[in-house]
Amino acid sequence: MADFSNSTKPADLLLDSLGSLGSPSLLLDTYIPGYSIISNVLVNFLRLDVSRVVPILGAIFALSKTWDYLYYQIRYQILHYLTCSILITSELDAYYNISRFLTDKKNLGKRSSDLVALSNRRPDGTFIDPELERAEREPGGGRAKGRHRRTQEYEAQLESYQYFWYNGRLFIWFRQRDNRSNLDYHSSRTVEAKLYCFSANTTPIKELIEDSAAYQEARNAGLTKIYRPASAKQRSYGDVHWRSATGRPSRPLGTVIMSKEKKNALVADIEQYLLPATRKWYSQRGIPYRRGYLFYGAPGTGKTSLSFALAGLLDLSIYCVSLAEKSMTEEDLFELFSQLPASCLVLLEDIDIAGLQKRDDKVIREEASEEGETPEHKKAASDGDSRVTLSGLLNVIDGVASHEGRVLIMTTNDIEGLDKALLRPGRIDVKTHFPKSSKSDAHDLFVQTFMNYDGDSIDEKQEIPSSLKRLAEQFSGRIPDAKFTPAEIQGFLLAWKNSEPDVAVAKVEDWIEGRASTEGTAYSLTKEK
Ligand SMILES: Nc1ncnc2c1ncn2[C@@H]1O[C@H](COP(=O)(O)OP(=O)(O)OP(=O)(O)O)[C@@H](O)[C@H]1O
Repeated sequence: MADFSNSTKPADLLLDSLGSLGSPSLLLDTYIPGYSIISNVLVNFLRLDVSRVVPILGAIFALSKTWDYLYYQIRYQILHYLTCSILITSELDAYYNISRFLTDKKNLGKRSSDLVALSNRRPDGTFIDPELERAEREPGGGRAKGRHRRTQEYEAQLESYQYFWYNGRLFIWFRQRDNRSNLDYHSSRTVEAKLYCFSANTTPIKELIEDSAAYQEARNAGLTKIYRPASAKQRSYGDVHWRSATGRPSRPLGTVIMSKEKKNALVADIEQYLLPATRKWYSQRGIPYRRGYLFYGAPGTGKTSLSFALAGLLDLSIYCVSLAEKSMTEEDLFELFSQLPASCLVLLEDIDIAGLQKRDDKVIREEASEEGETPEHKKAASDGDSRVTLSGLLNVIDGVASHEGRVLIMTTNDIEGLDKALLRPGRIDVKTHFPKSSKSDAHDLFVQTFMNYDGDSIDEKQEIPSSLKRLAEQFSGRIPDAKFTPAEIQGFLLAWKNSEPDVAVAKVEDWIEGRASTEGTAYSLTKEK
């Protein structure tokens, strides 16, 4: 029988060879003060010879480093020589299209073992609710009553390689922090992604990009895509761009209550302007191809609502920017306008707040000349609301940054305060007044609130039951003409939307009385003492 008791084990051999290089404990004592004392204590009390363990740990460490290096090198060489790639930064729609496509079609967000929970807030602060969005998309979609839990969405963490097959080819999706940007690590705008494909050219990647765009387009059917400027913080870092929020269900034009002639004339004018023949007509005559609309009226009369409805009707994305936002500078505005796509609807809100009101012009001019400033800068500063001057805004509207082919809608609550330079044709071609509600508007708002429409959206052709018609007449008969805005009347009606319509009719007089004492406040369900 063979005796193995004296045979040399591989570990002993390794230790012997390492030992021959010099005493490990002497060496380690240099780097770890007190090493020999600890080692002696462990040997005496636990019978554990540290000098044998340390070299093994060292060898494991060296092996893992070598493996890491080889793995990195092999991956680099494979990616370099066997794949083609396209770099896509998160400022581009393509980035969102692909992310969505891969999450939905390839389940990438679920497959990875290192996930990050996605924020369910849109850039505009509203919540993304995938379940609600799905319900809104499905005909007759709705959800069960009661408390509803939002579905949490996930995606793979940055700097992980995600592999998937598409059209018979192997692809890799890799995202990392965009090193050009100084923004927060988790900011969704700081990412650059690389899409690799094992192929001889980039055609399969371009096909995937196009397929994901088509997929997104189909998902967005019936939705209006809304863009808003990047946050003040991002802009202060020089990262000035439009942020896209997920599309919102397009607002049917019929839901905006206003004079039908006015609404139809506006729609016809914009549709005419967007015709290819009109573009040609402008270009033949050397006239800049653009058209500006001014919506003016009290707050809550439907200026923003109509702009969104028009964007939905004309299938245009809407780019919203408000001059009331104090951090918005002229440079930001100029940069944002220069990034507008060829065809879109731009909603420039609250232009009266932009330091453009002429009411104190004389005083401002005098003060400015005393202090050696330009009147416009002095004026913007004096209003304390905006850093955009009149000349800055005019430059944006018709200067280098103006984009031909877009529909520009400006809104204001104070047309009297606007400078004539801004109101001239070429800058503002069509002015539309949004008055407070007439009796007829109040009637329509009442019907809209209490009518049970068949299908998903309001159908103006649907017959109104005679009982509802009668109640709407009683209601509108009690509403004084041009006293309340549609938003105010809607606010009152919403409080009673789950009751019978006659309750709203019964309560309206109290409400009107109450309005006299609580001007400008929200409607209260209970009588305030
Ligand atoms: N003409 C209208 N028809 C239907 N709803 C309206 C109308 N006007 C206002 N509303 C309702 O009132 C709310 C506020 O409307 P909206 O934001 O369009 O007003 P606005 O004129 O743009 O106000 P602001 O000047 O403050 O921006 C919305 O919920 C909208 O549905």
